[in-house]
Amino acid sequence: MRLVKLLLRQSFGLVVLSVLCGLLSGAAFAALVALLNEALASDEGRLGDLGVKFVAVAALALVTRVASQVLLTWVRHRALLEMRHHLASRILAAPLRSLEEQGPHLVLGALMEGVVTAGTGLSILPFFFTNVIVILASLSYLAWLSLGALGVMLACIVVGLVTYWIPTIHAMRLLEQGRNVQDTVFKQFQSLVSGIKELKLHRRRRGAFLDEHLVPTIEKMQRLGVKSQNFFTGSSAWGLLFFFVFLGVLVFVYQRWVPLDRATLTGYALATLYIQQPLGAIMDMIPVIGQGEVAVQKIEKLGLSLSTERNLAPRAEPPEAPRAFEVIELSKVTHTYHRENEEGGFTLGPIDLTLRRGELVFVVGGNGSGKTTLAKLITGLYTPEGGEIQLDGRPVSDADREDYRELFSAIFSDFHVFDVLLGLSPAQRETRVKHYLARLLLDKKVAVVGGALSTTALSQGQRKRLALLATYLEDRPIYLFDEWAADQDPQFKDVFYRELLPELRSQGKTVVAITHDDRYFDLADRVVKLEDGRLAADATLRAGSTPKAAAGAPVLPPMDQP
Ligand SMILES: Nc1ncnc2c1ncn2[C@@H]1O[C@H](COP(=O)(O)OP(=O)(O)OP(=O)(O)O)[C@@H](O)[C@H]1O
Repeated sequence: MRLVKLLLRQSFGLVVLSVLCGLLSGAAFAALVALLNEALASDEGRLGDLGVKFVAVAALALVTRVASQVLLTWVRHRALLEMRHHLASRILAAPLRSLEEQGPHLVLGALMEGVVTAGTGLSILPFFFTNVIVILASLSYLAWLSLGALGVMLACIVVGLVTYWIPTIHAMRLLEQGRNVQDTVFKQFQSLVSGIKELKLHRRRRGAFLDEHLVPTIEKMQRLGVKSQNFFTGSSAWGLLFFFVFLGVLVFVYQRWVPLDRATLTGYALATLYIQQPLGAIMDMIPVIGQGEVAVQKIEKLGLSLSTERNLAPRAEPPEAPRAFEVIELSKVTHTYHRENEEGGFTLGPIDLTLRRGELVFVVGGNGSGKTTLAKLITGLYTPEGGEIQLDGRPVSDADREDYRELFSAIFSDFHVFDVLLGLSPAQRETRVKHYLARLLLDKKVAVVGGALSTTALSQGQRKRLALLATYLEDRPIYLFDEWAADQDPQFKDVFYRELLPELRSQGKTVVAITHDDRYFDLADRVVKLEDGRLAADATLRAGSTPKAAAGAPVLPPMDQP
């Protein structure tokens, strides 16, 4: 069981301690039953003695039960904290492509709902074991009272367990189906939030979204939830009833052949009824543990283990200054988006491309020609499926891909602006931020207070300028912009192409800009053109830049031609 392994790996010491406390508490409660039974059968002279013992054992039962519960609460909260931390680390360490394939709804679902469900299942596991031990202790007491009667009880338990497990297994399957439907619900909630404008503007679309998509899925999830819970409830009631069946068999049938004395019978009745409480708890816990198990399985299916190895912590001392470089060479690099329907797939490459220090390279091409995919390969966000990337003559391996990515500052079209300037020293922030805010015409809109941006609630074009500010502060050797100027007004577009990009180049930076703005193409050192995932042209436009022409690729047409 994955949940048990996870629990033992995560908080072994605490679990052992809480099981011990639970065990002591269970033994103390069982001893209370035995003491009561003894008191009922003994004469008045022993009652005082037994009373003192009763109070002492009751105090022990109370203290150990509270201790076990407190430890369980601690285990639960620690489990949640560690799982969230490690899952976030795993997400950061997972290949971008595999996260894209899963979709954000599954990743978010795992972080929010999955972790809570797994954590709840995890935290009650020690309690589950404690109750199992209490039941075993009670059974030992019953064995001491009468072995023959215990044999009858065990036979009843075997029948009870078999008849209990058949519906329980079915209920677990329903739970799993319910979790799968829940993923679809998450996806639809995501569409609800991201598509709120489109839904608000169109009554029929809104109605269809709600009535034909969201509500049927929620109803399906609800049906599966109710059905599985009903199976659990039914099998749990059956499991509990079985102890009465046993008592009935003992009193009305077994006794006829093997007569038992009154003390043994009372002991059996008391202990059997006492067992109902831990047994009831176990029955209630099984669905919760089942849900936890399903959640862990789902998270692991995402390729994101919940195990809490500590090897994912970020390096304590990341290199302060990014490395310099002279040349990056892509040779025969390919990437394919695999689809279930193979005909719909897309392959970029094989691409041969060289980027040198201090070059301003424009990447152009029609929609869907593969520019963004190429950018993700160049920056190391995607690992090439075929071919290799060389940095200053050395192939970039999996081991140094992380360091390789540190060479780049990039703004993709689905960029994100963090409201805190992360990963920059106060000196880097304070001395340069004001300058760049003014340069990007944002100083009247945004200020930096204690390392945080005063606002990110800006227009799309302004938010892109903020993203540019962050890349300036990073001061990396290579800048990659994916249609950065698309949302800028004509004046600032001009500033971007005619001032900012040449300035970066004059500082020795390499700039790769994906663009459709053909009026500025002549400003680039080189223009690289993609068509259907292939390099169609790699043209040098300015002296001093010496790229290799792509094998067999035609030179770009003059810039005034479409
Ligand atoms: N996450 C993805 N999963 C599957 N296929 C994808 C994915 N991203 C892109 N594609 C496919 O890869 C092809 C190239 O996409 P890419 O985004 O690289 O093109 P692009 O040249 O940047 O386009 P645009 O100019 O529209 O931004 C597209 O035809 C698209 O169908």
